[in-house]
Amino acid sequence: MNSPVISVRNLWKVFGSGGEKVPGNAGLSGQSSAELLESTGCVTAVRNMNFDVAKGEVFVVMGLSGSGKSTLIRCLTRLIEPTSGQVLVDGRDVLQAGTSELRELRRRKISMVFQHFGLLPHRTVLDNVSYGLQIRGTAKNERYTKSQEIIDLVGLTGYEQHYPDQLSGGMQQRVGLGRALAGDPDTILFDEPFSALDPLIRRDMQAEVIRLHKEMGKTMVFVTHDLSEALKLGDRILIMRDGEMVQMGSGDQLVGSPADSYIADFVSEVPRADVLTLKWITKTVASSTALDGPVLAAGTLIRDAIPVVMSTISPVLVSNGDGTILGQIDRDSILSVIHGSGSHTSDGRNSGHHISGGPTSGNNGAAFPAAGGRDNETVPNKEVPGKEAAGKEAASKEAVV
Ligand SMILES: Nc1ncnc2c1ncn2[C@@H]1O[C@H](COP(=O)(O)OP(=O)(O)OP(=O)(O)O)[C@@H](O)[C@H]1O
Repeated sequence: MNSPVISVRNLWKVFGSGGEKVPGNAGLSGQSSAELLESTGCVTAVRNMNFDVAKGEVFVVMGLSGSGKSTLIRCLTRLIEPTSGQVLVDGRDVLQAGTSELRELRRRKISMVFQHFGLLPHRTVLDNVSYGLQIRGTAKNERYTKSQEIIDLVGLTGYEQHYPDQLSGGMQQRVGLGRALAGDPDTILFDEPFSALDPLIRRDMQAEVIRLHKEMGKTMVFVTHDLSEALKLGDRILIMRDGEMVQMGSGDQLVGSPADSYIADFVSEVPRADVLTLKWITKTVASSTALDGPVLAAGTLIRDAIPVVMSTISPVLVSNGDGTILGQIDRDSILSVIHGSGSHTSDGRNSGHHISGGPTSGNNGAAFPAAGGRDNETVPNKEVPGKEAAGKEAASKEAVV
């Protein structure tokens, strides 16, 4: 992994009176969230979270409503004050930062795009985009020149003098994106930015984020409850449940090797041939296999290999980047993915979702011991109830930075 720009260590957010006593008290922190709610009235929104976000990565946090995603992402810049732990940004602990350091962090290093856009209604598109530069003290000419570039970049050329209520939802979110980009931050946090948009606009905006990421290479932390959005955007995905990390890994790791039945159910609708690559189904080359047949790269999506495999009766060889033959696949290996046969989650349930012999199981002569060197961390699950808990504190979710 590239050097981390954000490192989260032992992070807790416990809402409610006396919540600060929970992390450091073994008797309390050992309780499940349900028990804690019952015994103290506190809501454990983020529980002992640990992860790194690499420079240039798109890191997705996903989970069902109430799992703690928004709280977690807001703790990163202390829009919500964490209860305990560390959030290191470029090695500096945000929890130790004073007011001015925090202000600088939010203005220059980390911007946020909100679900409800967070635009200033009485300002034009140009003034909304340039707002961050204005409060930073950038001269008018310079901030308008810079903002115009950003407006062009996010596809709003010609709308500079429009007001937010004259724009569609998708366009308003482009303004939100423009505003986040204008200050040229290292990292952008997205809190369910597209969930209020209709599906077609949403797809456009996802493509826009992918394009901007390619062009600008910003680090992005993206919250969503939509698995297909997570798979589309995320280099890695952290799945939360009831404040805890259940699994963290690349999309293919979650789909090919779900940590438990919860994740398996989560990913059960994903067309696996669209997500998994050949490395998940590669087997050792049989002595009877002809070595002059077709060869496909291990990183090929199974979906894309189907026409080649179906066009020949002999096995197809699989090679790595330098041309070394790693193994073979055949029609049966493809069919096993499509039909979801032979499979166990790591909690032992036969789910039909784990690819037998895939990178983490290595139990059927598969040629790959590990998937692409990426993290795939899991933590044990606990049964805890949902979010029908204590009323929310007054913390505004749309705090304007
Ligand atoms: N200010 C607050 N005071 C008390 N409890 C809160 C507060 N904010 C959030 N919670 C609780 O913390 C838990 C996590 O909420 P959070 O909003 O972070 O979840 P989420 O995964 O972002 O959900 P959604 O997708 O619905 O926004 C929930 O049980 C929620 O009720």
